[in-house]
Amino acid sequence: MANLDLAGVRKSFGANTILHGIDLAIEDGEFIVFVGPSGCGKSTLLRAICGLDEVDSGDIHIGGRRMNGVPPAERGLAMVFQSYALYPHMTVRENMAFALTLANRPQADIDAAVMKAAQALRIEPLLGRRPKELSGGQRQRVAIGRAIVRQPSVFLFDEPLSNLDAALRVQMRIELARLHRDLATTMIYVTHDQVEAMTLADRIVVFNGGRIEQVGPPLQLYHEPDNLFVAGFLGAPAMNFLSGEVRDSDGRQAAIALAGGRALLQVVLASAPARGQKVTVGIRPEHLLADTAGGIPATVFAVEHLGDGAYLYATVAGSGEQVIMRADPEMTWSAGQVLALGAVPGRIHVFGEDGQRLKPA
Ligand SMILES: Nc1ncnc2c1ncn2[C@@H]1O[C@H](COP(=O)(O)OP(=O)(O)OP(=O)(O)O)[C@@H](O)[C@H]1O
Repeated sequence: MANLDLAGVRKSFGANTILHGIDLAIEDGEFIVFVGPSGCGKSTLLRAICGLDEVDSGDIHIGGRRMNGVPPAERGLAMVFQSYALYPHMTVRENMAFALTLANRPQADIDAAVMKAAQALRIEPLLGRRPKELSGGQRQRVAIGRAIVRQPSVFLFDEPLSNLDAALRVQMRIELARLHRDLATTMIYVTHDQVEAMTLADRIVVFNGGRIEQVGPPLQLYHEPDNLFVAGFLGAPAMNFLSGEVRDSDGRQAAIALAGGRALLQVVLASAPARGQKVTVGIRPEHLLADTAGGIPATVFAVEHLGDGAYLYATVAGSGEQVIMRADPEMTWSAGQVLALGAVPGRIHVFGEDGQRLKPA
Protein backbone atom coordinates (compact mmCIF):
# COMPACT_ATOMS: atom_id res chain seq x y z
CA MET A 1 0.00 0.00 0.00
CA ALA A 2 1.24 3.46 -0.77
CA ASN A 3 0.32 7.07 -1.24
CA LEU A 4 1.13 8.88 -4.46
CA ASP A 5 2.29 12.39 -5.00
CA LEU A 6 2.40 14.12 -8.38
CA ALA A 7 4.00 17.54 -8.53
CA GLY A 8 4.18 19.67 -11.68
CA VAL A 9 4.02 16.66 -14.02
CA ARG A 10 4.43 17.77 -17.63
CA LYS A 11 4.50 15.64 -20.75
CA SER A 12 4.66 16.54 -24.44
CA PHE A 13 4.65 14.44 -27.58
CA GLY A 14 6.60 16.49 -30.14
CA ALA A 15 5.12 19.98 -30.18
CA ASN A 16 1.93 18.84 -28.40
CA THR A 17 1.87 19.42 -24.67
CA ILE A 18 -0.44 16.75 -23.27
CA LEU A 19 -0.01 17.27 -19.51
CA HIS A 20 0.41 20.88 -18.40
CA GLY A 21 1.80 20.48 -14.89
CA ILE A 22 -0.34 18.06 -12.89
CA ASP A 23 -0.36 18.40 -9.10
CA LEU A 24 -2.22 15.66 -7.27
CA ALA A 25 -1.85 14.00 -3.87
CA ILE A 26 -3.46 10.56 -3.50
CA GLU A 27 -3.85 9.06 -0.04
CA ASP A 28 -2.82 5.53 0.83
CA GLY A 29 -5.82 3.23 0.17
CA GLU A 30 -7.84 5.76 -1.81
CA PHE A 31 -9.91 4.80 -4.85
CA ILE A 32 -9.27 7.63 -7.33
CA VAL A 33 -11.14 7.84 -10.64
CA PHE A 34 -9.85 9.90 -13.59
CA VAL A 35 -12.53 11.23 -15.95
CA GLY A 36 -12.44 13.70 -18.80
CA PRO A 37 -13.11 13.98 -22.52
CA SER A 38 -11.29 11.77 -25.00
CA GLY A 39 -7.70 12.94 -25.53
CA CYS A 40 -7.42 14.99 -22.32
CA GLY A 41 -4.40 13.00 -21.10
CA LYS A 42 -5.80 10.47 -18.63
CA SER A 43 -4.00 7.45 -20.11
CA THR A 44 -0.84 9.47 -20.61
CA LEU A 45 -0.77 10.30 -16.89
CA LEU A 46 -1.43 6.65 -15.97
CA ARG A 47 1.45 5.54 -18.23
CA ALA A 48 3.70 8.17 -16.65
CA ILE A 49 2.82 6.96 -13.16
CA CYS A 50 3.64 3.35 -14.00
CA GLY A 51 6.78 4.30 -15.91
CA LEU A 52 5.79 3.18 -19.41
CA ASP A 53 6.46 6.80 -20.43
CA GLU A 54 8.91 9.17 -18.75
CA VAL A 55 7.69 12.67 -17.86
CA ASP A 56 9.41 15.78 -19.24
CA SER A 57 9.42 17.52 -15.89
CA GLY A 58 7.84 17.25 -12.47
CA ASP A 59 8.10 14.61 -9.78
CA ILE A 60 6.31 11.33 -9.16
CA HIS A 61 6.58 9.95 -5.62
CA ILE A 62 5.08 6.60 -4.68
CA GLY A 63 5.15 5.63 -1.02
CA GLY A 64 7.55 8.50 -0.40
CA ARG A 65 10.09 7.32 -3.02
CA ARG A 66 10.87 9.44 -6.07
CA MET A 67 10.10 7.25 -9.09
CA ASN A 68 11.35 9.36 -12.01
CA GLY A 69 13.64 7.12 -14.05
CA VAL A 70 12.77 3.98 -12.07
CA PRO A 71 11.80 1.08 -14.42
CA PRO A 72 8.10 0.05 -14.37
CA ALA A 73 8.81 -3.34 -12.78
CA GLU A 74 10.45 -1.66 -9.77
CA ARG A 75 7.66 0.81 -9.03
CA GLY A 76 5.49 -1.70 -7.12
CA LEU A 77 2.48 -1.06 -9.35
CA ALA A 78 0.17 -3.32 -11.32
CA MET A 79 -1.72 -2.12 -14.36
CA VAL A 80 -4.91 -3.67 -15.72
CA PHE A 81 -5.77 -2.71 -19.30
CA GLN A 82 -9.00 -2.70 -21.24
CA SER A 83 -7.47 -5.34 -23.55
CA TYR A 84 -6.68 -7.83 -20.71
CA ALA A 85 -3.27 -8.62 -22.32
CA LEU A 86 -3.28 -12.27 -21.22
CA TYR A 87 -0.76 -14.72 -22.68
CA PRO A 88 -2.88 -16.93 -24.99
CA HIS A 89 -0.67 -20.04 -24.73
CA MET A 90 -0.69 -20.10 -20.93
CA THR A 91 -3.40 -21.39 -18.63
CA VAL A 92 -5.17 -19.04 -16.23
CA ARG A 93 -2.97 -20.40 -13.45
CA GLU A 94 0.21 -19.74 -15.46
CA ASN A 95 -0.97 -16.28 -16.48
CA MET A 96 -1.65 -15.37 -12.88
CA ALA A 97 1.61 -16.88 -11.65
CA PHE A 98 3.75 -15.35 -14.39
CA ALA A 99 5.25 -12.36 -12.56
CA LEU A 100 6.04 -14.45 -9.46
CA THR A 101 7.57 -17.26 -11.53
CA LEU A 102 9.74 -14.68 -13.29
CA ALA A 103 10.83 -13.38 -9.88
CA ASN A 104 11.90 -16.94 -8.91
CA ARG A 105 9.57 -17.06 -5.93
CA PRO A 106 9.21 -20.48 -4.21
CA GLN A 107 6.54 -22.60 -5.92
CA ALA A 108 4.55 -23.04 -2.70
CA ASP A 109 4.30 -19.23 -2.31
CA ILE A 110 3.23 -18.85 -5.93
CA ASP A 111 0.54 -21.52 -5.61
CA ALA A 112 -0.79 -19.93 -2.43
CA ALA A 113 -0.87 -16.43 -3.95
CA VAL A 114 -2.65 -17.66 -7.10
CA MET A 115 -5.20 -19.61 -5.09
CA LYS A 116 -5.92 -16.66 -2.79
CA ALA A 117 -6.47 -14.29 -5.73
CA ALA A 118 -8.56 -16.90 -7.58
CA GLN A 119 -10.77 -17.30 -4.52
CA ALA A 120 -11.17 -13.52 -4.14
CA LEU A 121 -12.30 -13.31 -7.77
CA ARG A 122 -14.22 -16.61 -7.74
CA ILE A 123 -12.29 -18.09 -10.65
CA GLU A 124 -10.81 -21.25 -9.04
CA PRO A 125 -12.70 -23.54 -11.48
CA LEU A 126 -11.06 -21.73 -14.40
CA LEU A 127 -7.42 -22.12 -13.36
CA GLY A 128 -6.73 -24.90 -15.89
CA ARG A 129 -8.26 -23.13 -18.90
CA ARG A 130 -6.60 -21.00 -21.56
CA PRO A 131 -7.81 -17.43 -22.27
CA LYS A 132 -9.63 -18.42 -25.45
CA GLU A 133 -11.85 -20.74 -23.38
CA LEU A 134 -13.05 -17.82 -21.22
CA SER A 135 -15.78 -15.20 -21.57
CA GLY A 136 -14.86 -11.50 -21.63
CA GLY A 137 -15.79 -11.07 -17.97
CA GLN A 138 -13.76 -14.13 -16.95
CA ARG A 139 -10.73 -12.85 -18.89
CA GLN A 140 -11.00 -9.51 -17.15
CA ARG A 141 -11.13 -11.29 -13.78
CA VAL A 142 -7.96 -13.20 -14.70
CA ALA A 143 -6.25 -9.94 -15.69
CA ILE A 144 -7.19 -8.46 -12.32
CA GLY A 145 -6.11 -11.68 -10.58
CA ARG A 146 -2.72 -11.48 -12.26
CA ALA A 147 -2.37 -7.96 -10.84
CA ILE A 148 -3.46 -9.05 -7.35
CA VAL A 149 -0.90 -11.86 -6.98
CA ARG A 150 1.89 -9.33 -7.35
CA GLN A 151 0.60 -7.54 -4.23
CA PRO A 152 1.20 -4.12 -5.74
CA SER A 153 1.23 -1.01 -3.61
CA VAL A 154 -0.98 0.72 -6.21
CA PHE A 155 -3.37 -0.68 -8.84
CA LEU A 156 -3.79 1.24 -12.10
CA PHE A 157 -6.87 0.46 -14.18
CA ASP A 158 -7.30 1.84 -17.72
CA GLU A 159 -10.97 1.40 -18.64
CA PRO A 160 -10.92 -2.23 -17.49
CA LEU A 161 -14.63 -2.89 -18.02
CA SER A 162 -15.23 -1.14 -21.32
CA ASN A 163 -15.20 -4.37 -23.40
CA LEU A 164 -17.90 -6.01 -21.29
CA ASP A 165 -21.64 -5.98 -21.88
CA ALA A 166 -23.88 -3.86 -19.64
CA ALA A 167 -24.89 -6.61 -17.19
CA LEU A 168 -21.32 -7.86 -16.74
CA ARG A 169 -20.08 -4.31 -16.20
CA VAL A 170 -22.48 -3.89 -13.30
CA GLN A 171 -21.38 -7.21 -11.79
CA MET A 172 -17.66 -6.42 -12.21
CA ARG A 173 -18.16 -2.91 -10.85
CA ILE A 174 -19.62 -4.32 -7.66
CA GLU A 175 -16.79 -6.88 -7.45
CA LEU A 176 -14.18 -4.15 -7.89
CA ALA A 177 -15.74 -2.16 -5.06
CA ARG A 178 -15.64 -5.26 -2.86
CA LEU A 179 -12.05 -5.98 -3.89
CA HIS A 180 -11.04 -2.47 -2.92
CA ARG A 181 -12.72 -2.87 0.46
CA ASP A 182 -10.96 -6.23 1.02
CA LEU A 183 -7.48 -5.25 -0.20
CA ALA A 184 -7.56 -1.61 0.96
CA THR A 185 -4.92 -0.90 -1.71
CA THR A 186 -4.61 2.45 -3.49
CA MET A 187 -6.39 2.29 -6.84
CA ILE A 188 -6.35 4.70 -9.78
CA TYR A 189 -9.04 4.02 -12.33
CA VAL A 190 -9.67 5.64 -15.72
CA THR A 191 -13.19 5.44 -17.10
CA HIS A 192 -15.69 7.08 -19.44
CA ASP A 193 -18.55 5.56 -17.49
CA GLN A 194 -20.26 8.08 -15.22
CA VAL A 195 -21.82 5.41 -13.03
CA GLU A 196 -18.46 3.71 -12.45
CA ALA A 197 -16.94 7.06 -11.54
CA MET A 198 -19.74 8.06 -9.18
CA THR A 199 -20.03 4.68 -7.44
CA LEU A 200 -16.41 3.50 -7.18
CA ALA A 201 -14.51 6.68 -6.40
CA ASP A 202 -13.51 8.04 -3.04
CA ARG A 203 -12.53 11.07 -5.10
CA ILE A 204 -12.97 11.88 -8.79
CA VAL A 205 -10.38 13.87 -10.73
CA VAL A 206 -11.90 15.76 -13.69
CA PHE A 207 -9.37 16.44 -16.48
CA ASN A 208 -9.75 18.83 -19.37
CA GLY A 209 -7.06 19.49 -21.98
CA GLY A 210 -4.21 18.15 -19.85
CA ARG A 211 -5.19 20.09 -16.74
CA ILE A 212 -7.15 19.19 -13.62
CA GLU A 213 -10.45 21.07 -13.40
CA GLN A 214 -11.55 19.77 -10.00
CA VAL A 215 -10.85 16.99 -7.50
CA GLY A 216 -13.34 15.84 -4.88
CA PRO A 217 -15.79 13.23 -3.62
CA PRO A 218 -18.36 12.29 -6.32
CA LEU A 219 -21.37 13.96 -4.72
CA GLN A 220 -19.43 17.12 -3.95
CA LEU A 221 -18.45 17.43 -7.61
CA TYR A 222 -22.01 16.68 -8.67
CA HIS A 223 -23.68 19.19 -6.37
CA GLU A 224 -20.94 21.80 -6.06
CA PRO A 225 -19.05 21.90 -9.37
CA ASP A 226 -16.39 24.60 -9.42
CA ASN A 227 -17.09 25.63 -12.98
CA LEU A 228 -19.17 25.17 -16.11
CA PHE A 229 -16.90 22.43 -17.44
CA VAL A 230 -17.30 20.15 -14.41
CA ALA A 231 -21.02 21.00 -14.14
CA GLY A 232 -21.57 20.00 -17.77
CA PHE A 233 -19.27 16.97 -17.75
CA LEU A 234 -20.64 15.10 -14.73
CA GLY A 235 -24.23 13.94 -14.95
CA ALA A 236 -26.22 12.24 -17.71
CA PRO A 237 -28.27 13.78 -19.17
CA ALA A 238 -26.13 16.86 -18.63
CA MET A 239 -27.01 19.92 -16.57
CA ASN A 240 -29.21 22.46 -18.39
CA PHE A 241 -27.63 25.87 -18.96
CA LEU A 242 -29.67 29.03 -19.44
CA SER A 243 -28.07 32.35 -20.27
CA GLY A 244 -29.03 35.24 -18.05
CA GLU A 245 -28.24 38.84 -17.26
CA VAL A 246 -28.09 40.50 -13.87
CA ARG A 247 -30.85 43.13 -13.74
CA ASP A 248 -30.37 44.17 -10.15
CA SER A 249 -27.76 43.42 -7.50
CA ASP A 250 -26.94 44.60 -3.99
CA GLY A 251 -23.73 42.55 -3.91
CA ARG A 252 -25.47 39.57 -2.30
CA GLN A 253 -28.96 39.29 -3.65
CA ALA A 254 -29.34 39.49 -7.40
CA ALA A 255 -32.23 39.42 -9.86
CA ILE A 256 -31.28 37.50 -13.00
CA ALA A 257 -33.29 37.90 -16.20
CA LEU A 258 -33.77 34.60 -18.02
CA ALA A 259 -35.60 33.46 -21.15
CA GLY A 260 -34.83 36.63 -23.07
CA GLY A 261 -36.15 38.78 -20.22
CA ARG A 262 -39.43 36.90 -19.72
CA ALA A 263 -38.52 35.63 -16.27
CA LEU A 264 -36.72 37.04 -13.27
CA LEU A 265 -34.83 34.69 -10.93
CA GLN A 266 -33.89 35.90 -7.44
CA VAL A 267 -30.67 34.41 -6.04
CA VAL A 268 -28.61 35.06 -2.93
CA LEU A 269 -24.87 34.61 -3.47
CA ALA A 270 -21.77 35.10 -1.32
CA SER A 271 -20.74 37.73 -3.84
CA ALA A 272 -23.30 38.57 -6.51
CA PRO A 273 -22.15 40.06 -9.81
CA ALA A 274 -22.98 43.65 -10.69
CA ARG A 275 -25.95 44.77 -12.70
CA GLY A 276 -25.49 44.20 -16.42
CA GLN A 277 -23.14 41.18 -16.00
CA LYS A 278 -23.86 38.08 -18.07
CA VAL A 279 -24.26 34.83 -16.12
CA THR A 280 -25.18 31.23 -16.85
CA VAL A 281 -27.80 29.51 -14.72
CA GLY A 282 -27.39 25.74 -14.40
CA ILE A 283 -30.14 23.35 -13.33
CA ARG A 284 -29.93 19.56 -13.50
CA PRO A 285 -32.75 17.66 -15.30
CA GLU A 286 -33.92 16.12 -12.02
CA HIS A 287 -34.13 19.53 -10.34
CA LEU A 288 -36.44 21.16 -12.90
CA LEU A 289 -40.12 21.38 -11.96
CA ALA A 290 -42.91 21.39 -14.53
CA ASP A 291 -45.67 23.31 -12.82
CA THR A 292 -44.35 26.29 -10.91
CA ALA A 293 -46.52 29.35 -10.26
CA GLY A 294 -44.94 32.17 -12.28
CA GLY A 295 -42.54 29.65 -13.89
CA ILE A 296 -40.82 30.08 -17.24
CA PRO A 297 -43.03 28.93 -20.14
CA ALA A 298 -41.46 26.07 -22.12
CA THR A 299 -43.04 23.91 -24.80
CA VAL A 300 -42.42 20.16 -24.81
CA PHE A 301 -41.21 18.87 -28.17
CA ALA A 302 -40.28 15.29 -27.25
CA VAL A 303 -41.04 12.81 -24.47
CA GLU A 304 -38.94 9.75 -23.61
CA HIS A 305 -40.40 7.10 -21.33
CA LEU A 306 -37.82 4.95 -19.55
CA GLY A 307 -40.16 3.03 -17.31
CA ASP A 308 -38.73 4.29 -14.02
CA GLY A 309 -38.81 7.89 -15.22
CA ALA A 310 -39.50 10.10 -18.19
CA TYR A 311 -37.46 12.81 -19.89
CA LEU A 312 -39.16 15.86 -21.33
CA TYR A 313 -37.35 17.91 -23.98
CA ALA A 314 -38.70 21.45 -24.07
CA THR A 315 -37.97 24.78 -25.73
CA VAL A 316 -37.87 27.81 -23.45
CA ALA A 317 -40.08 30.69 -24.58
CA GLY A 318 -38.24 33.94 -25.28
CA SER A 319 -34.76 32.43 -25.69
CA GLY A 320 -35.41 29.27 -27.70
CA GLU A 321 -33.00 27.40 -25.41
CA GLN A 322 -33.58 23.67 -25.06
CA VAL A 323 -33.86 21.96 -21.70
CA ILE A 324 -34.20 18.37 -20.51
CA MET A 325 -36.35 17.64 -17.48
CA ARG A 326 -36.73 14.40 -15.57
CA ALA A 327 -40.44 13.93 -14.98
CA ASP A 328 -42.82 11.68 -13.09
CA PRO A 329 -43.51 8.68 -15.38
CA GLU A 330 -46.95 8.18 -13.80
CA MET A 331 -48.19 11.47 -15.25
CA THR A 332 -49.28 12.05 -18.82
CA TRP A 333 -46.84 14.07 -20.88
CA SER A 334 -47.11 14.96 -24.54
CA ALA A 335 -45.41 17.04 -27.21
CA GLY A 336 -46.93 20.50 -27.48
CA GLN A 337 -47.69 20.70 -23.77
CA VAL A 338 -46.61 24.02 -22.18
CA LEU A 339 -44.75 23.76 -18.87
CA ALA A 340 -44.20 26.45 -16.26
CA LEU A 341 -40.57 25.72 -15.38
CA GLY A 342 -39.21 26.19 -11.91
CA ALA A 343 -36.42 24.52 -9.92
CA VAL A 344 -35.98 22.72 -6.63
CA PRO A 345 -34.88 25.36 -4.08
CA GLY A 346 -31.16 25.26 -3.37
CA ARG A 347 -30.41 23.35 -6.60
CA ILE A 348 -29.83 26.33 -8.89
CA HIS A 349 -26.22 27.04 -9.91
CA VAL A 350 -25.01 30.41 -11.13
CA PHE A 351 -21.79 30.76 -13.14
CA GLY A 352 -20.03 34.05 -13.84
CA GLU A 353 -18.72 35.26 -17.17
CA ASP A 354 -15.42 33.44 -16.55
CA GLY A 355 -17.31 30.14 -16.17
CA GLN A 356 -16.58 29.85 -12.43
CA ARG A 357 -19.45 28.92 -10.13
CA LEU A 358 -20.62 31.75 -7.88
CA LYS A 359 -20.89 30.36 -4.37
CA PRO A 360 -24.30 30.57 -2.71
CA ALA A 361 -24.51 32.73 0.43
N1 LIG B 1 2.84 7.98 -27.99
C1 LIG B 1 2.20 9.09 -28.39
N2 LIG B 1 2.68 9.86 -29.37
C2 LIG B 1 2.05 10.98 -29.76
N3 LIG B 1 0.89 11.43 -29.23
C3 LIG B 1 0.34 10.70 -28.25
C4 LIG B 1 0.96 9.50 -27.78
N4 LIG B 1 0.19 8.98 -26.78
C5 LIG B 1 -0.87 9.84 -26.66
N5 LIG B 1 -0.77 10.87 -27.53
C6 LIG B 1 -1.72 11.99 -27.65
O1 LIG B 1 -1.90 12.54 -26.36
C7 LIG B 1 -3.24 12.99 -26.19
C8 LIG B 1 -3.79 12.40 -24.93
O2 LIG B 1 -3.95 11.01 -25.09
P1 LIG B 1 -4.47 10.07 -23.92
O3 LIG B 1 -4.51 8.68 -24.45
O4 LIG B 1 -3.69 10.31 -22.69
O5 LIG B 1 -5.94 10.64 -23.73
P2 LIG B 1 -7.12 10.02 -22.86
O6 LIG B 1 -7.64 11.15 -22.02
O7 LIG B 1 -6.70 8.80 -22.15
O8 LIG B 1 -8.15 9.70 -24.02
P3 LIG B 1 -9.23 8.52 -24.14
O9 LIG B 1 -10.28 8.87 -23.14
O10 LIG B 1 -9.71 8.66 -25.54
O11 LIG B 1 -8.54 7.22 -23.87
C9 LIG B 1 -4.00 12.58 -27.44
O12 LIG B 1 -4.10 13.72 -28.27
C10 LIG B 1 -3.09 11.54 -28.07
O13 LIG B 1 -3.24 11.55 -29.47
